[in-house]
Amino acid sequence: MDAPNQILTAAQMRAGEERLIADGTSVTELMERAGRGAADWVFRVAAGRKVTVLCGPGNNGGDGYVIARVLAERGVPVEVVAPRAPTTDVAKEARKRWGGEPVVTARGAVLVDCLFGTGLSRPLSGDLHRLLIELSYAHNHWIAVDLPSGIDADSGELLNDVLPVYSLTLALGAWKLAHWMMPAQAIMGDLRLVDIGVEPEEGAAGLSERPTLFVPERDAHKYARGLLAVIGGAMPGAGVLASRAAMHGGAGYVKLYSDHDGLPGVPPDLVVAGDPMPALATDPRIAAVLIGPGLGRSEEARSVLSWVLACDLPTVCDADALVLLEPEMLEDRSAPLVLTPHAGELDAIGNAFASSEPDRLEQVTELAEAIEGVLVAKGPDTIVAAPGRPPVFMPPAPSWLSTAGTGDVLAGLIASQLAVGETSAFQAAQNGCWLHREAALRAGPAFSASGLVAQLPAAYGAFL
Ligand SMILES: NC(=O)C1=CN([C@@H]2O[C@H](COP(=O)(O)OP(=O)(O)OC[C@H]3O[C@@H](n4cnc5c(N)ncnc54)[C@H](O)[C@@H]3O)[C@@H](O)[C@H]2O)[C@@H](O)CC1
Ligand SMILES: Nc1ncnc2c1ncn2[C@@H]1O[C@H](COP(=O)(O)OP(=O)(O)O)[C@@H](O)[C@H]1O
Ligand SMILES: [K+]
Repeated sequence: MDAPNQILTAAQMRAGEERLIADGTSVTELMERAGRGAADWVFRVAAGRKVTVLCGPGNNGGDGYVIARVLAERGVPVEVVAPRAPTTDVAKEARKRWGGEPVVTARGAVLVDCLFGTGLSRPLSGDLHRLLIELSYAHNHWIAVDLPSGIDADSGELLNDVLPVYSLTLALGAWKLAHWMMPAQAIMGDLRLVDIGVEPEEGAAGLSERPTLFVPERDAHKYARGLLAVIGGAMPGAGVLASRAAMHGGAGYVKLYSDHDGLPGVPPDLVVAGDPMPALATDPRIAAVLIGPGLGRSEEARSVLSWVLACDLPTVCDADALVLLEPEMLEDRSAPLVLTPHAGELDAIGNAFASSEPDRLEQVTELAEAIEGVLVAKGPDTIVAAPGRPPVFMPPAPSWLSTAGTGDVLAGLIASQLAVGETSAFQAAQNGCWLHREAALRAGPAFSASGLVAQLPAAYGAFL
């Protein structure tokens, strides 16, 4: 993972900093780099208006004194509120170099929160919490340095119930997990990274990189681009929706297997066939299978799932298939597998595979190992995990996606990318998520799942 894309735990961040220090960079120099880098952003946001820097007792507060000094040198009116004296040597030194006198409270245009960063280990005490909220009301722009104060850097939990919502968060040296994990992600505002020279950390999680998608070869034909089999079920609409999405997700041919009379909303260019069993068992042109959307949870659905998985084709399991899944069904498989659970379905998989890990990222990583496949843990902070490699976070997508049927669209897209067969299943899953997000960005507010599908060709175009 490139350094600018890596996402670190607080401990990994400390290790990265310690390596820089061992290689001869002083802590003071690191704080100077962090403070100066952050001050550049604050300077631009302030545009000459009054800035208040709230400094805490640790090194996050130390960064704040550097920011205050640099802004003052550049002619910006700046005041410092410091409810606790600095406790670390570097922060004491930074305060000395700033050389000013803190005030008890302040008003202004821009509040710079340097109360706590990665060192916060418990909720803000009553006085500090009140001060932070009071200062947030007394300013119109809110910048968090490294992290908003009051959140846990590793879990993204809010340690205090009410916290300000920031307009900008400046991550120092590297992203921390909380920058990309809910609920903290929702209060970050825009995110910018300040480089202080931290190197890539072995095994660190990362941000998914924007992909370039496949264009059919000059001599391509529909089978060469990948034939995707979508297995229908008791609720046929979901399979149709997933198929319609898959038709715009890269695959050359999408076939929906359903014996339902009068399928709703089938476009003329979607091929519908009856029993999938003969084809899956014998047709070598089938490049991938999608099962789950609208499958139902009956005994019959369970045996169809079991049979489809036993065919050992590259497979995406979504929705009902995730609830019906049992470890034995995966035992003899070697073909790529992608599971796309939302939070409730992730719990069901956790139960089936006896994983009680409470931390979401740990659980997703553990389950990817257990299923020996790719896990796409969907939601406002989607994580994609695969065995033997660090997980990646997808960039936040519009919350308008929280509407029925968008999960079917995502499953169709991932399955389509899997059928194309140009990348690993891990990358196919990320490609599907990128397409899904891009279509949502283009669909505007209050779209339906069909509205999302309508944006897919243009969304695909954004990755060529
Ligand atoms: N260590 C380094 O080399 C660098 C650190 N930097 C900054 O340093 C920050 C981390 O600094 P620290 O480890 O000093 O931690 P913080 O400044 O985040 O917290 C300071 C200390 O406060 C105490 N504390 C924790 N929770 C508290 C609470 N609720 N109420 C009162 N006190 C509490 C803890 O002892 C903690 O270590 C980073 O987020 C970043 O801003 C940057 O300057 C870059 C270089
Ligand atoms: N608040 C949100 N912000 C961003 N994306 C969301 C949000 N809520 C849901 N999504 C996305 O929308 C999709 C919903 O999928 P799912 O819950 O399976 O819905 P359905 O079963 O109705 O199709 C997932 O891709 C999920 O990541
Ligand atoms: K902070």
